[in-house]
Amino acid sequence: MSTILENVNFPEDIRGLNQAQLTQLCKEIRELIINTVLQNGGHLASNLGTVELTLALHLAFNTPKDKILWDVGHQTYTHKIITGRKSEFRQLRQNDGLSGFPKPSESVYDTFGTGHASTAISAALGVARARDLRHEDYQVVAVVGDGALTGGMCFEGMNDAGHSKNRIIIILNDNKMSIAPNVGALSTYLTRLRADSSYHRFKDGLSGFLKHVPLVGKPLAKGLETLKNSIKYSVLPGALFEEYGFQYLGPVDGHNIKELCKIFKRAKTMEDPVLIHVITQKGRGYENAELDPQRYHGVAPFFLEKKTVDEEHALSFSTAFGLGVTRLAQMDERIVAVTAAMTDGTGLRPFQQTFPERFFDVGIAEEHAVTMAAGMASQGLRPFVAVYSTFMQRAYDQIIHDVCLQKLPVTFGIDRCGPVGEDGETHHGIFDISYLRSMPNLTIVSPQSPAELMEVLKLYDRIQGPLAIRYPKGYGPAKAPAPKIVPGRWDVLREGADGMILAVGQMVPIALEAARLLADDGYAVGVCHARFIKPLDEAMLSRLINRSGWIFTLEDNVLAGGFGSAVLEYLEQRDAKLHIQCFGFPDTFLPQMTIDSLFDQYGLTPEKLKNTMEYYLELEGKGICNDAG
Ligand SMILES: Cc1ncc(C[n+]2csc(CCOP(=O)(O)OP(=O)(O)O)c2C)c(N)n1
Ligand SMILES: CC(=O)[C@@H](O)[C@H](O)COP(=O)(O)O
Ligand SMILES: [Mg+2]
Repeated sequence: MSTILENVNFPEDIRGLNQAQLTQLCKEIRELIINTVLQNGGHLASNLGTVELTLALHLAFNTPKDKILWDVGHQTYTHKIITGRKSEFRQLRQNDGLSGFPKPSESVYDTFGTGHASTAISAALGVARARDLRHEDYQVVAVVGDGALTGGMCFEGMNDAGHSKNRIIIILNDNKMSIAPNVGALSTYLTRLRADSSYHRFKDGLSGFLKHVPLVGKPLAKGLETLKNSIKYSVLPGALFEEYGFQYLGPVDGHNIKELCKIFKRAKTMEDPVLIHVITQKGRGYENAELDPQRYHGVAPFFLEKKTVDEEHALSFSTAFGLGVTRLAQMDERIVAVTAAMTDGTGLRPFQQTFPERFFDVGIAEEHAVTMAAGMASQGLRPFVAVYSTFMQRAYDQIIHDVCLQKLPVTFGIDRCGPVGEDGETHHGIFDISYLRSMPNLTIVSPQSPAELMEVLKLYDRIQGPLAIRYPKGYGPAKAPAPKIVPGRWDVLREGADGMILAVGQMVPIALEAARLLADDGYAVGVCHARFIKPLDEAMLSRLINRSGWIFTLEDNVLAGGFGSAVLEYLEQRDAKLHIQCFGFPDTFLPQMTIDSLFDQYGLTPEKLKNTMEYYLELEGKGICNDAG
């Protein structure tokens, strides 16, 4: 049976469809999204909520000449399907397949690359300014979720745009949800705007009607505008945005294509920046996701969900972090926990349930999270701030200026370190060692298992000053012998006369396996768990300098500025003549693929490491590297 979607490949294919056909098309698009995401994993609920909105955007605007910029970009599946990528959609988030986020290299319809939140308004203003400087004529539209709008950059962008009056249109996609229910004063404000919609419709209707009454109509409509200004603080919906210099339109039902097109066409005629408040339902059209949009925000491929968990992989690092901090908080009432809209992802839900008054979800505001925690620490509290490695990039200055410089006792849970898989290049946490290592006063620890993470957390009260604990996306044994952790000291886990692998965090088990394989081939290579990335265990390093054999460093970070660099800097200062080789990720953005495939592709599996290390060990055997590595 032929379907509507079969004949839709580009926006022009939907422009001639009638209402019934559009409704049917939405249904078919939802089926394709659901089937693909359950198979491949992805952001289900957000995409199901934006099907009609996306069609209306491509109906009302002349894309790709008119430019749409998506905030976060995790809600762009319909956009991809109707902009020439339908046949590749089944490879969504797969190795070499479509990205789950907008990518200009993928399509001219993707104006701007994203993955992190709250960038669309600033980027849209940049695009609009480029247009205006070149005297070109097209529309620029930023689509921003209510969650993303909690990020400070949005207000920096609105502040600039509302003042300069460059023509941009912001679509506020309000579904009351970030990943979890949205939080904060802004969210409360949006709820009030939704409730006030009847007043707004009345005002719009009356104004429109009066304009058509001969002679008296226009002056009266103008009078209504003046009245609007005088009463706006008490009743006018959208006053906040209007004060920022935007015309506020809406709220409008984001699942009614006809209404959406009407309001978009009206916005196109306006000279000022416009914000259109669109109400959508996250998870729309898939009952499970409608009932529990939080669970269906991002889903794993269904076959992974069904996989039974064995003892070896029973606990995720994030869960261990959350449980560990909750346990510590039971004994120390100074402990508070902070998240930037990632309560579940960072494992902090048990903390929030146990200590609601000591738990702070600040919205998608990593910079604020860090400085706010610094303020708490300055008054004697002991904040634990859990943020993904990739999102913490935003708070670089706040960690330096507000925490490290003042040596405040803030503990950072840097989650999702190393490759994260199918979210791809915007999300891999491969830069944190490099950006954290340069900060004075900061101690950086990388536990090798969830069980060890729980132990490492206790350092919060033993180390003077800030502490960053970095750990990966993944699982490990729930129970393991608790290692004795001495601040600043590394552990030799295996001895070996031919060389020593200095490994950090999740690379330790990989190093142990590589060493075992090397032993099978007759090489005795040891493994040292370099638990403290900063400060380095200099006592251990000076012992190693005095032995023969290779030093291999192994990390889940880029090599540039990483752990291996730190070891090289140390050795260089001591003029040590050693054979040293560093293993980690090269100077590139890693593509999207499973974590295992990424380790494999970059030669970081036990088997591949064994082969490369063997090559170096053989060089030494042949006397090729007598003086230096
Ligand atoms: C800087 C940053 N912090 C956190 C995230 C993780 N994150 C991705 S989507 C999302 C919620 C976004 O909510 P909203 O913008 O309302 O979109 P919705 O999913 O509701 O459509 C969060 C917190 C991110 N992508 N970027
Ligand atoms: C779009 C986004 O940034 C988040 O939804 C992210 O995909 C979450 O990652 P995890 O699934 O690892 O929590
Ligand atoms: Mg939302």
